[in-house]
Amino acid sequence: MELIESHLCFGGEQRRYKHGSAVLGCEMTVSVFLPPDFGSHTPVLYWLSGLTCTDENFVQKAGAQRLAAELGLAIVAPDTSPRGEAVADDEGYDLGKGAGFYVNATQAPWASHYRMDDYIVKELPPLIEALGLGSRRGISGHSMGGHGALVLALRNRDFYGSVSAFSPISNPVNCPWGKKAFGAYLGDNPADWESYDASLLLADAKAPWPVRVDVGLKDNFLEEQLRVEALEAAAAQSGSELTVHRQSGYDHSYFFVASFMEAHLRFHAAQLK
Ligand SMILES: N[C@@H](CCC(=O)N[C@@H](CS)C(=O)NCC(=O)O)C(=O)O
Repeated sequence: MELIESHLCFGGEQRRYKHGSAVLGCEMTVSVFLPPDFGSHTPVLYWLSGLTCTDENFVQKAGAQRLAAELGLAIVAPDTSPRGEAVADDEGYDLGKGAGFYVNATQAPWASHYRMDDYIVKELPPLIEALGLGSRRGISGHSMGGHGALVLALRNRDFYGSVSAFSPISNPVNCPWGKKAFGAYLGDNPADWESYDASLLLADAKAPWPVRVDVGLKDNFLEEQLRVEALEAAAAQSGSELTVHRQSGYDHSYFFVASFMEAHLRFHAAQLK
């Protein structure tokens, strides 16, 4: 990985790297916050952003660095899709570049580059841990990235030691964003979408860790797109420990994310100790 930016921040370092991704077949950028005195004892929280984001939205808007420095937590914020001239795109903001949905696409024209599942779970962690960090990993994210965090953790239960989500798309097989993206990336048969649906995965087997979710009650996407009640029903079915915090008056923005970042960082730090 080639270091392209580094800024001292609360005694830690906010870095940005670029690297060639064999999995995605393009060059990627990734932002990494390193706490002071990081080393093999330092756990790593992966943060997955939502629709229209790059690796920089979280870094600039979530306000996570002060507490991450204090807690000794590294935070990795990847980009949300493959990038570059050769990568397929769509006019809509909810498909293509900036909207990779953290799945491995099987359908043309997406399948050749859109392998965000393998990128986040297989390709990125060894590159990150080679910076001198530990292999205790948590995962969190917002909206499409909240969905990504839940799904990737539920599909890789031993790989992640903690999971949380802000405003997650909780039941994509039953919402417009999910149907559009899964139809494009995974094909027309909804049966092929099920292994990437957080609610179906959570209903199927008890989660090995407690799951924390926060949603804003003034989130415009809450009812039609997020469907957190499906996640709660799924947790009840499998006996999983899920806490959904419904935050009165908050919307879908990073102002909401920033407001509850402290609770999520403390939640992850406690479990990754
Ligand atoms: N149509 C809206 C929807 C996209 C949206 O709300 N994106 C969220 C994630 S789903 C976000 O984090 N936007 C970037 C930001 O607020 O920095 C837009 O283009 O802003």
